[in-house]
Parts: sequence; structure tokens; C-alpha cells
Amino acid sequence: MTFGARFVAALAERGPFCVGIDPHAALLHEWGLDDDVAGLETFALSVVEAVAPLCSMVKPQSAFYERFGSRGVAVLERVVAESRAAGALVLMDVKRGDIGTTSQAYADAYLDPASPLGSDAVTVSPFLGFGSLDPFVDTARKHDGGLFVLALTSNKEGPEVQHARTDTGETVADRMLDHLRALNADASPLGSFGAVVGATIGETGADLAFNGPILAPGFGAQGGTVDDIRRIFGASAGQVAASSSREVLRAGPDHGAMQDAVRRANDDLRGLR
Ligand SMILES: O=c1ccn([C@@H]2O[C@H](COP(=O)(O)O)[C@@H](O)[C@H]2O)c(=O)[nH]1
Repeated sequence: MTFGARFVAALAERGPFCVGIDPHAALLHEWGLDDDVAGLETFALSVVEAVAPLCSMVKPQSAFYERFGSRGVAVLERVVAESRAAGALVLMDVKRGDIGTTSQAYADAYLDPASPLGSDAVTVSPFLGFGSLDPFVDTARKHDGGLFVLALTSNKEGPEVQHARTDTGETVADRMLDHLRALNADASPLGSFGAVVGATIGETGADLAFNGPILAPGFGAQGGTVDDIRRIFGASAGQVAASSSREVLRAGPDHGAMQDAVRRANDDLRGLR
């Protein structure tokens, strides 16, 4: 089953809310844990245990594990394996992108099921040129994985690059979305090549109608709301997984409170479908 098909099925069954598993130092302290590998492990696996059986997709942010070196990455490997075992899709948030030969190594690391970090999908950056992502595209096709390509990110600095005009007059973001349209052409029910479009973006005029999954980070702690998802995505809202990390994680360590936060977000977002 392709990633696009798994994404559609997971959102229909479990709801459109994606939980970011980002073990910030401040959150470890709020949970009464030390900011060390043992604290990271307790935090991350506790979040997995609480939310992975419930939500359609989890999105671990690799940076928060990498900061502990190889032992942190070992925890990330367990987050991937245990989340998938609990039935959640795993989107590895690493925003990789490099020249093609290096992109191939990244693609193998995150999209080959034989890799310890092999995930359902990975976030990638197209700002070395969309064609530099070809190894990710080919590897995703080979293993039925998915990509989420940065298009209109949730941070306030993004427009400097993403709203800039290309040689043909369209914005960089529009060009990226055009590439995604081409990659997903004819896919059914949805292609596997998604876009990252923040829940915080203002009026951009971008055409967000395309036949692929959309990740909307910035929901919750960064200020994005259900109304923003409705306003930004309109008729494409049914393809959106809205993602939040800190908002859910702050409800912990109580499992019930984190699960309630997931259920509430899913209920609110389901109204848009
Ligand atoms: O445009 C983007 C792309 C990715 N992110 C990532 O999402 C989470 C947001 O965390 P919150 O605590 O919900 O703010 C984090 O991992 C970012 O790296 C994003 O925010 N915006």
C-alpha cells in the first residue's frame, strides 16, 4: 500500500491530528525529568505509549534526539519502532536535502525499512533545487514511503525565501507545489508526495489544491487554530494532518491528559472534513 493510501486510511480511522514528539529540555524539566538520555528515554517512550495507539501519525523531531549523540538516536529508533507497532504512521522530521548523491544516503537512512530509522515518511528541504530530491522520490517509490516537502513553513523567516519570485515570475513556494502536482498526477486516492504548509501562514495567494498529503505544523503552541486550517486550506482541508508538539506534550506526563488533548484536537479537526 502506498504512503498516500496509508495516510488517507489512517486519517479516516484515527483522525487528522499528528503528534510531534519533541523532547525539549524545558519539557523534560516540567515533567520532573533530568535533561539526559535517561530523561529523554522516559519522556519519549511514555509519549509513544500514550498517543501512538490513538493518533494517525507521530512526528518525532530528530534534533531533540541527536543532541544526545548515538544514545539519543537509539531512543529515536525505539520511538519509530514502537510507534509503528502501535499502528501510528511515523513521519521523521529531519528536513534533509543535499546534492543528489548525499540525498540518496539520507533517503536510505529514513525510507528503507531495513534501516533502524526507517519511517513511513520524511520531511525534506527542496532549497537545493527540487531535482536534488530525486533520490528521495525514487526511494520513496521503491519502498512505498512518503515525503513532505517544505513549501510554506510556519516560521516567520520563511517568506524571505518561499515568497521570492523565480525566473518565470511565480513564487518559490508555488514552484514547489507545481513539482508536487506533477509527482502526484493520476495517483488515487492521494499521491505520496506531500507538502509542508504551516498553520500560521498569512494570506499568500498560493494555490494549495494538489493531489497529495499536507502537513500543517504550527498548530497549537505557534498559534495556528482550526479556523486557520479552514481559512488556509479550504477545499483541501481533508488532506491536512495538523501537527502540534508542545501543546500535547505539556499535558503530560499524565497519559490520560495527553490522550484527551489528542482526542479534542481530532474532534475539532474532523469538523473540517
Ligand atoms: O514549517 C514547519 C515545519 C516543521 N516544524 C516542526 O514542527 C514542530 C512544531 O512544534 P510545536 O511545539 O508544535 O511548535 C517542530 O518539531 C518543528 O521543527 C515547524 O514548526 N514548522
